[in-house]
Amino acid sequence: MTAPSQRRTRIKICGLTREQDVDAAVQAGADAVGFVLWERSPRHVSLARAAELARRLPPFVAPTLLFVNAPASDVVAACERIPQAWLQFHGDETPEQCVVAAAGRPYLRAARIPLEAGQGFDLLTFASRFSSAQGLVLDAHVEGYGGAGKAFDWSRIPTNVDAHLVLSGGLTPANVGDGIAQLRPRCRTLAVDVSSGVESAKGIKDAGKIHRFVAAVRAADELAPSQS
Ligand SMILES: O=C(O)c1ccccc1NCC(=O)[C@H](O)[C@H](O)COP(=O)(O)O
Repeated sequence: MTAPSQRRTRIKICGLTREQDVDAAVQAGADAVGFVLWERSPRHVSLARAAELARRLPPFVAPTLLFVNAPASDVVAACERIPQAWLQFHGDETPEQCVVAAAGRPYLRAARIPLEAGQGFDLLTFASRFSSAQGLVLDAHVEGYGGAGKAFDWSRIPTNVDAHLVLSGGLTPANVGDGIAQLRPRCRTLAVDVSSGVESAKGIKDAGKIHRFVAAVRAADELAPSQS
């Protein structure tokens, strides 16, 4: 018999830029929200703006700061400004760079999975290299590093990845249930992360889509068998 807590998929809504979208994510029941600090993203927010938006969050909803190849000094400065933040490294950072920049904080590392099979990405090796990460965000390998709304083939995720996994890349209210059903039996803990699939335009979230996404995750939690 599965304990209910084992079935609860954590949810992060990423790429927020507006107060009403932060509020919609919280009201829908998201566990975390993401702010993209990479200047080349269409969803980029300044650190000051991220701090302003993060102040709206109630206890136990985690702000997550997303970096792409940022200098460690920028990450440290961001943590001083938003001390409750989680860190997500979504570029080409090495394990050593992540550890130095995170300076003892838990961090997530994006694993950018090729859209086509046979392109030489080994998730088991990647997980072993990034054993210092709190979790791996499984995203599609796309130009521009992420947030492209593209899904990779979830059936290629091996069953024995020694890491907490966050499924992302091209998730929508329509497909997230299938993603959870495929991944949950194969991994230790599952969370999901969405940006494009709950937007009306880049950086502009749609409250209805956020609510439908969260409802679809909760429906899948009721159906999916336990990973244990
Ligand atoms: O959102 C961006 O513009 C972005 C830019 C550079 C690296 C990562 C980026 N976003 C990542 C995310 O928003 C999520 O963590 C996630 O991968 C979901 O993306 P999506 O496929 O749009 O749902």
